[in-house]
Amino acid sequence: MIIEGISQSILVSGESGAGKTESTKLHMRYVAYMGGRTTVAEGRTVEQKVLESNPVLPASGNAKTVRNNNSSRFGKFVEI
Ligand SMILES: Nc1ncnc2c1ncn2[C@@H]1O[C@H](COP(=O)(O)OP(=O)(O)OP(=O)(O)O)[C@@H](O)[C@H]1O
Repeated sequence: MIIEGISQSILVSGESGAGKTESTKLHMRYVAYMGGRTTVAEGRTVEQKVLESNPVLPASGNAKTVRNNNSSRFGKFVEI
């Protein structure tokens, strides 16, 4: 990304309970860390703001299933 200067995509796939959500959070943390360390007025970095958005959808869109106690019952598209 840095060398080419163009946007790239990461596709995270797998069966329920494989770890897509946890893996995506690690991806987001890395990308936000590498590109978003500008301190904002209230003292929170862009990195912190991006990561703080993670619980919003699961709060209403997750459910317990036989494969995963905290299964995302929705698809997710994230653009950073
Ligand atoms: N990298 C990890 N480190 C520790 N635990 C993990 C990791 N990845 C997955 N897990 C464990 O597996 C569980 C299921 O992971 P996750 O919710 O990310 O799966 P998923 O692929 O998003 O499932 P679904 O499609 O049902 O939403 C987590 O609650 C956690 O307990």
